[in-house]
Amino acid sequence: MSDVSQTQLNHKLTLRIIEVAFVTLLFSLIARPIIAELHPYYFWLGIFDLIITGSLYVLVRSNKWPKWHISLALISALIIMLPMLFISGGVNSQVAFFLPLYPIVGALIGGRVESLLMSLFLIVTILFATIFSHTIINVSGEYYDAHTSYLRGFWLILSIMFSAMFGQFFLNRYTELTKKLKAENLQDPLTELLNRRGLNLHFAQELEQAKEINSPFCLMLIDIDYFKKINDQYGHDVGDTCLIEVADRLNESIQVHHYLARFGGEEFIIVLPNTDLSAAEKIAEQLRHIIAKGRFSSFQIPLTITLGIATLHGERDNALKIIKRADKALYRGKEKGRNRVELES
Ligand SMILES: Nc1nc2c(ncn2[C@@H]2O[C@H](COP(=O)(O)OP(=O)(O)OP(=O)(O)O)[C@@H](O)[C@H]2O)c(=O)[nH]1
Repeated sequence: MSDVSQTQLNHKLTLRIIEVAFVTLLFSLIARPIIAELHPYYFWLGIFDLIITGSLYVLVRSNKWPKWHISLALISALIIMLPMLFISGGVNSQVAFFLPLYPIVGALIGGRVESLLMSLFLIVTILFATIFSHTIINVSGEYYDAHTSYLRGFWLILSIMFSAMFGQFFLNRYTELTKKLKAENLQDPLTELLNRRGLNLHFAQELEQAKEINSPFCLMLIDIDYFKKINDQYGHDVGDTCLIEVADRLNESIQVHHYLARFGGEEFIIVLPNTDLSAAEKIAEQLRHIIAKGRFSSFQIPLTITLGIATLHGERDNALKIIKRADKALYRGKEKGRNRVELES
Protein backbone atom coordinates (compact mmCIF):
# COMPACT_ATOMS: atom_id res chain seq x y z
CA MET A 1 0.00 0.00 0.00
CA SER A 2 1.36 3.43 -0.87
CA ASP A 3 2.08 5.97 1.86
CA VAL A 4 -0.75 8.18 0.60
CA SER A 5 -3.48 5.53 0.84
CA GLN A 6 -2.08 4.37 4.20
CA THR A 7 -2.41 7.95 5.51
CA GLN A 8 -5.96 8.17 4.15
CA LEU A 9 -6.85 4.89 5.83
CA ASN A 10 -5.34 6.07 9.15
CA HIS A 11 -7.30 9.29 8.83
CA LYS A 12 -10.59 7.45 8.27
CA LEU A 13 -9.87 5.01 11.08
CA THR A 14 -9.11 7.87 13.49
CA LEU A 15 -12.41 9.53 12.57
CA ARG A 16 -14.35 6.29 13.14
CA ILE A 17 -12.68 5.79 16.56
CA ILE A 18 -13.59 9.33 17.64
CA GLU A 19 -17.18 8.80 16.43
CA VAL A 20 -17.46 5.62 18.54
CA ALA A 21 -16.00 7.45 21.55
CA PHE A 22 -18.47 10.33 21.05
CA VAL A 23 -21.50 8.02 20.85
CA THR A 24 -20.33 6.04 23.91
CA LEU A 25 -19.91 9.25 25.91
CA LEU A 26 -23.31 10.53 24.81
CA PHE A 27 -24.93 7.24 25.72
CA SER A 28 -23.25 7.24 29.16
CA LEU A 29 -24.41 10.81 29.79
CA ILE A 30 -28.01 9.94 28.97
CA ALA A 31 -28.04 6.52 30.65
CA ARG A 32 -26.12 7.35 33.82
CA PRO A 33 -29.00 8.94 35.79
CA ILE A 34 -31.07 5.84 35.02
CA ILE A 35 -28.31 3.42 36.10
CA ALA A 36 -27.04 5.17 39.22
CA GLU A 37 -27.67 8.24 41.30
CA LEU A 38 -24.56 10.32 40.89
CA HIS A 39 -23.28 13.72 41.84
CA PRO A 40 -24.08 16.54 39.34
CA TYR A 41 -20.33 16.68 38.76
CA TYR A 42 -20.77 13.69 36.47
CA PHE A 43 -23.27 15.48 34.28
CA TRP A 44 -20.96 18.46 33.73
CA LEU A 45 -18.03 16.15 33.25
CA GLY A 46 -20.01 14.31 30.55
CA ILE A 47 -20.75 17.61 28.78
CA PHE A 48 -17.05 18.57 29.07
CA ASP A 49 -16.00 15.19 27.60
CA LEU A 50 -18.43 15.57 24.70
CA ILE A 51 -17.05 19.04 23.92
CA ILE A 52 -13.47 17.70 23.97
CA THR A 53 -14.33 14.71 21.74
CA GLY A 54 -16.45 16.86 19.40
CA SER A 55 -13.63 19.42 19.03
CA LEU A 56 -11.14 16.66 18.30
CA TYR A 57 -13.48 15.25 15.65
CA VAL A 58 -13.84 18.65 13.94
CA LEU A 59 -10.08 19.16 14.05
CA VAL A 60 -9.23 15.75 12.61
CA ARG A 61 -11.97 16.07 10.01
CA SER A 62 -10.63 19.43 8.85
CA ASN A 63 -7.31 17.61 8.35
CA LYS A 64 -5.33 20.39 9.94
CA TRP A 65 -1.95 19.34 11.46
CA PRO A 66 -2.33 15.66 10.43
CA LYS A 67 1.07 14.96 11.99
CA TRP A 68 -0.35 15.80 15.42
CA HIS A 69 -3.65 13.89 15.18
CA ILE A 70 -2.44 10.89 17.19
CA SER A 71 -0.88 13.03 19.92
CA LEU A 72 -4.04 15.16 20.07
CA ALA A 73 -6.21 12.03 20.34
CA LEU A 74 -4.05 10.70 23.20
CA ILE A 75 -4.11 14.05 25.00
CA SER A 76 -7.90 14.27 24.57
CA ALA A 77 -8.28 10.76 26.01
CA LEU A 78 -6.24 11.87 29.02
CA ILE A 79 -8.23 15.08 29.40
CA ILE A 80 -11.37 12.95 29.47
CA MET A 81 -9.97 10.41 31.90
CA LEU A 82 -8.15 12.55 34.48
CA PRO A 83 -11.03 14.70 35.84
CA MET A 84 -13.03 11.49 36.09
CA LEU A 85 -10.18 10.02 38.13
CA PHE A 86 -10.08 13.02 40.42
CA ILE A 87 -13.80 13.13 41.19
CA SER A 88 -14.14 9.41 41.69
CA GLY A 89 -11.55 8.61 44.32
CA GLY A 90 -8.14 9.42 42.80
CA VAL A 91 -5.89 6.36 42.85
CA ASN A 92 -8.75 4.43 44.46
CA SER A 93 -11.08 5.16 41.57
CA GLN A 94 -12.29 2.32 39.41
CA VAL A 95 -11.20 4.43 36.44
CA ALA A 96 -7.57 4.26 37.68
CA PHE A 97 -7.24 0.69 36.44
CA PHE A 98 -7.49 1.88 32.85
CA LEU A 99 -4.45 4.13 33.22
CA PRO A 100 -1.75 1.46 32.64
CA LEU A 101 -3.30 0.86 29.24
CA TYR A 102 -2.35 4.34 28.04
CA PRO A 103 1.38 3.73 27.41
CA ILE A 104 0.46 0.64 25.37
CA VAL A 105 -2.15 2.53 23.35
CA GLY A 106 0.44 5.30 22.91
CA ALA A 107 2.93 2.77 21.54
CA LEU A 108 0.38 1.07 19.30
CA ILE A 109 -1.11 4.11 17.64
CA GLY A 110 1.69 6.61 18.15
CA GLY A 111 5.25 5.52 18.79
CA ARG A 112 8.08 5.57 21.31
CA VAL A 113 7.83 9.26 22.16
CA GLU A 114 4.04 9.22 22.61
CA SER A 115 4.21 6.12 24.82
CA LEU A 116 7.03 7.50 27.01
CA LEU A 117 5.46 10.94 27.38
CA MET A 118 2.17 9.33 28.30
CA SER A 119 3.87 7.17 30.95
CA LEU A 120 5.80 10.10 32.41
CA PHE A 121 2.68 12.26 32.57
CA LEU A 122 0.66 9.47 34.23
CA ILE A 123 3.35 8.65 36.79
CA VAL A 124 3.56 12.30 37.87
CA THR A 125 -0.27 12.51 38.02
CA ILE A 126 -0.51 9.34 40.09
CA LEU A 127 2.22 10.53 42.44
CA PHE A 128 0.16 13.69 43.07
CA ALA A 129 -3.08 11.72 43.34
CA THR A 130 -1.44 9.41 45.90
CA ILE A 131 0.17 12.12 47.99
CA PHE A 132 -3.03 14.20 48.06
CA SER A 133 -5.41 11.22 48.15
CA HIS A 134 -7.00 12.43 51.40
CA THR A 135 -8.00 15.77 49.82
CA ILE A 136 -9.44 14.33 46.60
CA ILE A 137 -13.20 14.65 46.39
CA ASN A 138 -14.67 11.24 46.60
CA VAL A 139 -18.19 11.25 45.25
CA SER A 140 -18.60 7.57 45.91
CA GLY A 141 -18.78 8.58 49.58
CA GLU A 142 -16.11 6.09 50.53
CA TYR A 143 -12.81 7.22 52.03
CA TYR A 144 -9.77 5.06 51.88
CA ASP A 145 -7.06 5.12 54.51
CA ALA A 146 -3.65 6.46 53.55
CA HIS A 147 -2.10 2.99 53.58
CA THR A 148 -4.57 1.71 50.93
CA SER A 149 -4.01 4.79 48.76
CA TYR A 150 -0.21 4.48 48.94
CA LEU A 151 -0.39 0.81 48.11
CA ARG A 152 -2.67 1.40 45.12
CA GLY A 153 -0.53 4.34 43.95
CA PHE A 154 2.55 2.10 44.13
CA TRP A 155 0.93 -0.69 42.10
CA LEU A 156 -0.42 1.77 39.55
CA ILE A 157 3.00 3.34 39.00
CA LEU A 158 4.57 -0.10 38.75
CA SER A 159 2.03 -1.28 36.16
CA ILE A 160 2.41 1.92 34.14
CA MET A 161 6.19 1.40 34.10
CA PHE A 162 5.63 -2.20 33.08
CA SER A 163 3.31 -1.30 30.22
CA ALA A 164 5.72 1.46 29.11
CA MET A 165 8.45 -1.18 28.93
CA PHE A 166 6.12 -3.55 27.12
CA GLY A 167 5.31 -0.76 24.64
CA GLN A 168 9.02 -0.22 23.94
CA PHE A 169 9.69 -3.95 23.56
CA PHE A 170 6.76 -4.22 21.19
CA LEU A 171 8.05 -1.31 19.09
CA ASN A 172 11.59 -2.76 18.99
CA ARG A 173 10.26 -6.07 17.72
CA TYR A 174 7.90 -4.38 15.30
CA THR A 175 10.66 -2.16 13.86
CA GLU A 176 12.95 -5.16 13.54
CA LEU A 177 10.32 -7.21 11.71
CA THR A 178 9.25 -4.42 9.35
CA LYS A 179 12.90 -3.72 8.52
CA LYS A 180 13.41 -7.40 7.73
CA LEU A 181 10.23 -7.58 5.65
CA LYS A 182 11.12 -4.41 3.78
CA ALA A 183 14.63 -5.69 3.05
CA GLU A 184 13.27 -9.07 1.91
CA ASN A 185 10.77 -7.33 -0.29
CA LEU A 186 13.50 -5.29 -1.98
CA GLN A 187 16.17 -7.96 -2.12
CA ASP A 188 16.85 -10.78 -4.54
CA PRO A 189 16.92 -13.96 -2.42
CA LEU A 190 19.66 -15.69 -4.47
CA THR A 191 22.28 -12.98 -4.90
CA GLU A 192 21.13 -10.74 -2.00
CA LEU A 193 21.44 -7.78 -4.35
CA LEU A 194 18.57 -5.32 -4.75
CA ASN A 195 15.75 -6.75 -6.81
CA ARG A 196 13.90 -4.71 -9.46
CA ARG A 197 11.54 -3.20 -6.89
CA GLY A 198 14.46 -2.26 -4.67
CA LEU A 199 16.31 -0.72 -7.57
CA ASN A 200 13.29 1.27 -8.73
CA LEU A 201 13.25 3.17 -5.45
CA HIS A 202 16.81 4.44 -5.96
CA PHE A 203 16.50 4.70 -9.72
CA ALA A 204 13.51 7.06 -9.66
CA GLN A 205 15.05 9.18 -6.92
CA GLU A 206 18.49 9.47 -8.54
CA LEU A 207 16.99 10.15 -11.97
CA GLU A 208 14.84 12.99 -10.63
CA GLN A 209 17.82 14.47 -8.85
CA ALA A 210 20.00 14.24 -11.96
CA LYS A 211 17.31 16.10 -13.94
CA GLU A 212 16.91 18.71 -11.24
CA ILE A 213 20.59 19.59 -10.90
CA ASN A 214 21.38 18.74 -14.51
CA SER A 215 24.09 16.23 -13.65
CA PRO A 216 25.24 13.30 -15.83
CA PHE A 217 23.51 9.98 -15.29
CA CYS A 218 24.14 6.53 -16.81
CA LEU A 219 22.63 3.11 -16.73
CA MET A 220 24.36 -0.20 -17.42
CA LEU A 221 22.77 -3.53 -18.32
CA ILE A 222 24.96 -6.60 -17.84
CA ASP A 223 24.26 -10.10 -19.15
CA ILE A 224 26.32 -13.22 -18.55
CA ASP A 225 27.30 -14.80 -21.89
CA TYR A 226 26.15 -18.31 -22.83
CA PHE A 227 24.79 -18.91 -19.35
CA LYS A 228 22.40 -21.59 -20.59
CA LYS A 229 25.42 -23.75 -21.42
CA ILE A 230 26.60 -23.57 -17.78
CA ASN A 231 23.24 -24.81 -16.55
CA ASP A 232 23.13 -27.52 -19.18
CA GLN A 233 26.68 -28.71 -18.58
CA TYR A 234 27.03 -28.39 -14.79
CA GLY A 235 23.45 -28.24 -13.53
CA HIS A 236 21.25 -25.52 -12.11
CA ASP A 237 22.93 -25.49 -8.67
CA VAL A 238 26.32 -24.72 -10.16
CA GLY A 239 24.58 -22.08 -12.31
CA ASP A 240 23.21 -20.55 -9.12
CA THR A 241 26.66 -20.51 -7.50
CA CYS A 242 28.08 -18.77 -10.59
CA LEU A 243 25.32 -16.14 -10.42
CA ILE A 244 26.06 -15.49 -6.73
CA GLU A 245 29.80 -15.22 -7.36
CA VAL A 246 29.38 -12.92 -10.37
CA ALA A 247 27.02 -10.74 -8.30
CA ASP A 248 29.60 -10.60 -5.47
CA ARG A 249 32.46 -9.64 -7.83
CA LEU A 250 30.37 -6.90 -9.44
CA ASN A 251 29.24 -5.66 -6.05
CA GLU A 252 32.82 -5.49 -4.72
CA SER A 253 33.93 -3.58 -7.80
CA ILE A 254 31.38 -0.73 -7.96
CA GLN A 255 31.46 2.49 -5.99
CA VAL A 256 29.24 3.10 -2.97
CA HIS A 257 27.03 5.63 -4.74
CA HIS A 258 26.30 3.22 -7.61
CA TYR A 259 23.35 0.84 -7.33
CA LEU A 260 23.69 -2.73 -8.51
CA ALA A 261 20.59 -4.94 -8.82
CA ARG A 262 19.60 -8.27 -10.28
CA PHE A 263 17.45 -7.37 -13.24
CA GLY A 264 16.21 -10.95 -13.69
CA GLY A 265 17.70 -14.28 -14.77
CA GLU A 266 21.41 -13.83 -15.57
CA GLU A 267 21.01 -10.11 -16.12
CA PHE A 268 22.19 -7.30 -13.81
CA ILE A 269 21.70 -3.55 -13.88
CA ILE A 270 23.78 -0.72 -12.45
CA VAL A 271 22.51 2.82 -11.90
CA LEU A 272 25.38 5.30 -12.09
CA PRO A 273 24.41 8.73 -10.82
CA ASN A 274 26.79 11.59 -11.44
CA THR A 275 28.63 9.59 -14.13
CA ASP A 276 28.98 10.55 -17.79
CA LEU A 277 29.13 8.16 -20.72
CA SER A 278 32.92 7.99 -20.98
CA ALA A 279 33.34 7.39 -17.22
CA ALA A 280 30.62 4.72 -17.41
CA GLU A 281 32.43 3.07 -20.32
CA LYS A 282 35.66 2.90 -18.25
CA ILE A 283 33.78 1.33 -15.33
CA ALA A 284 32.14 -1.17 -17.71
CA GLU A 285 35.51 -2.19 -19.19
CA GLN A 286 36.91 -2.73 -15.67
CA LEU A 287 33.93 -4.92 -14.76
CA ARG A 288 34.26 -6.89 -18.00
CA HIS A 289 37.97 -7.55 -17.22
CA ILE A 290 37.28 -8.54 -13.61
CA ILE A 291 34.71 -11.15 -14.68
CA ALA A 292 36.73 -12.39 -17.67
CA LYS A 293 39.82 -13.10 -15.56
CA GLY A 294 37.80 -14.77 -12.76
CA ARG A 295 37.00 -18.45 -12.32
CA PHE A 296 33.63 -19.39 -10.89
CA SER A 297 32.23 -22.16 -8.66
CA SER A 298 34.26 -25.18 -7.50
CA PHE A 299 34.52 -26.16 -11.19
CA GLN A 300 36.59 -23.02 -11.87
CA ILE A 301 34.36 -22.09 -14.81
CA PRO A 302 35.49 -19.10 -16.92
CA LEU A 303 32.70 -16.62 -17.68
CA THR A 304 32.32 -13.42 -19.65
CA ILE A 305 29.75 -10.64 -19.62
CA THR A 306 28.36 -8.24 -22.20
CA LEU A 307 27.45 -4.71 -21.12
CA GLY A 308 25.14 -2.09 -22.68
CA ILE A 309 25.25 1.53 -21.51
CA ALA A 310 22.74 4.37 -21.94
CA THR A 311 22.75 7.90 -20.61
CA LEU A 312 20.10 10.46 -19.59
CA HIS A 313 18.94 12.76 -22.38
CA GLY A 314 17.38 15.82 -20.82
CA GLU A 315 14.20 16.58 -18.92
CA ARG A 316 11.80 14.49 -21.05
CA ASP A 317 13.77 11.26 -20.83
CA ASN A 318 12.56 8.58 -18.43
CA ALA A 319 13.62 5.33 -16.76
CA LEU A 320 11.89 3.06 -19.27
CA LYS A 321 13.42 4.79 -22.27
CA ILE A 322 16.90 4.67 -20.72
CA ILE A 323 16.57 0.95 -19.97
CA LYS A 324 15.36 0.32 -23.52
CA ARG A 325 18.39 2.10 -25.02
CA ALA A 326 20.77 0.19 -22.70
CA ASP A 327 19.06 -3.06 -23.70
CA LYS A 328 19.50 -2.26 -27.39
CA ALA A 329 23.20 -1.57 -26.82
CA LEU A 330 23.51 -4.85 -24.92
CA TYR A 331 21.81 -6.73 -27.75
CA ARG A 332 24.25 -5.18 -30.21
CA GLY A 333 27.13 -6.33 -27.97
CA LYS A 334 25.76 -9.89 -28.07
CA GLU A 335 25.46 -9.75 -31.87
CA LYS A 336 29.00 -8.47 -32.23
CA GLY A 337 30.35 -11.54 -30.45
CA ARG A 338 29.80 -10.95 -26.67
CA ASN A 339 32.37 -10.18 -23.94
CA ARG A 340 32.28 -6.50 -24.87
CA VAL A 341 30.96 -3.07 -23.89
CA GLU A 342 28.53 -1.23 -26.19
CA LEU A 343 27.31 2.33 -25.80
CA GLU A 344 23.86 3.52 -26.90
CA SER A 345 23.87 4.67 -30.48
N1 LIG B 1 21.02 -21.44 -12.47
C1 LIG B 1 20.20 -20.46 -12.81
N2 LIG B 1 19.96 -20.21 -14.10
C2 LIG B 1 19.13 -19.19 -14.41
C3 LIG B 1 18.52 -18.38 -13.45
N3 LIG B 1 17.77 -17.45 -14.08
C4 LIG B 1 17.91 -17.67 -15.41
N4 LIG B 1 18.74 -18.72 -15.61
C5 LIG B 1 19.12 -19.32 -16.86
O1 LIG B 1 19.87 -18.42 -17.65
C6 LIG B 1 19.81 -18.90 -19.00
C7 LIG B 1 19.71 -17.72 -19.92
O2 LIG B 1 19.76 -18.23 -21.21
P1 LIG B 1 19.65 -17.37 -22.51
O3 LIG B 1 18.67 -16.22 -22.25
O4 LIG B 1 19.37 -18.29 -23.62
O5 LIG B 1 21.01 -16.68 -22.64
P2 LIG B 1 22.50 -17.23 -22.64
O6 LIG B 1 22.57 -18.70 -22.69
O7 LIG B 1 23.16 -16.58 -21.46
O8 LIG B 1 23.03 -16.67 -23.97
P3 LIG B 1 23.37 -15.12 -24.32
O9 LIG B 1 22.72 -14.29 -23.28
O10 LIG B 1 22.79 -14.91 -25.67
O11 LIG B 1 24.82 -15.01 -24.28
C8 LIG B 1 18.61 -19.85 -19.08
O12 LIG B 1 19.07 -21.16 -19.26
C9 LIG B 1 17.95 -19.70 -17.74
O13 LIG B 1 17.38 -20.91 -17.29
C10 LIG B 1 18.81 -18.67 -12.08
O14 LIG B 1 18.32 -18.03 -11.15
N5 LIG B 1 19.64 -19.71 -11.81
